Amino acid sequence: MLKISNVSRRFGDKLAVSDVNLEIPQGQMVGIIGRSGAGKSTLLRMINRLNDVSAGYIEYEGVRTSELRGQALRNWQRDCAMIFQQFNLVPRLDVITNVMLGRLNGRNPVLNLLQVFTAQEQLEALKALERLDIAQTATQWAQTLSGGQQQRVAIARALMQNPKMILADEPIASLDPRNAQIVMDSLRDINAEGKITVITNLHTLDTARAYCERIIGMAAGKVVFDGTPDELTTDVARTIYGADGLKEAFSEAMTSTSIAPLRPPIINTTSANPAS
Ligand SMILES: Nc1ncnc2c1ncn2[C@@H]1O[C@H](COP(=O)(O)OP(=O)(O)OP(=O)(O)O)[C@@H](O)[C@H]1O
Repeated sequence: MLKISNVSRRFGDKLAVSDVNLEIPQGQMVGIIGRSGAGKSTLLRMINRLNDVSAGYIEYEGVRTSELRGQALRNWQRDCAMIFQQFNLVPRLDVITNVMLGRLNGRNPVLNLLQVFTAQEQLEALKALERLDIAQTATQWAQTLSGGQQQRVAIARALMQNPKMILADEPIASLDPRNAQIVMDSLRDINAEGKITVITNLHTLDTARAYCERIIGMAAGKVVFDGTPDELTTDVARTIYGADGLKEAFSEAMTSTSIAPLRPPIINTTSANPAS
């Protein structure tokens, strides 16, 4: 269980996250939605400790992660792997080494410096790539891959951390609809197979509805909705996005991320084929 208690984060005068309270049981697939600037990224970054809380605390399995220091903090950051909109791979390293970098924390620093990985680590990295269906790219430089492939490499790297949780900050915002589907399908499968909690920020409501069992809506730093996709009515969406933001939240034309799962099969023939 991840518990977020009265958490706020201030940047100067700006209250980015305001008094948020949430309890997220292990294994949930949660989508956080809201307009740009609503505080979604800051909330995720506080869970992973890329940002510290200004007030309140965050707890995982009874441990106050918002107060961890040193190795305990690094262990926590390994437990909650983060993936980003821009993938954050090392462009001129091959894919398999990028994936193995997920294992750096907790290894001998000298081996890390020399970038020496064991045969076991190489095998695990290959398996992670296979799981994401991109093992064939293992020896290519990361920068030669498409955006969708790079995000799958980033997910494989996250899996190398053996995480208890994956925090995904707008993971599909830079992808075309077909690759967005593949990435969201991968996150959903990882969540279902491994009982790994997935918390993902998403710009559009449709994607959150299609993939997440629980949706949290944020506006101006506050949680203004917390419920199931069915409970997310147009009125609620208006509260989250504001009347003038509704079009952005729903419109497929305005964003490439308004998608549905590849499985069960969808009728639209232009988006039914998996990406290569
Ligand atoms: N490091 C920072 N320094 C100053 N202000 C910040 C910082 N990080 C975030 N903010 C501000 O906090 C508010 C919330 O930002 P945040 O990135 O969490 O929102 P978001 O909902 O994730 O938006 P987006 O979808 O655009 O990423 C914004 O007003 C932003 O400008």
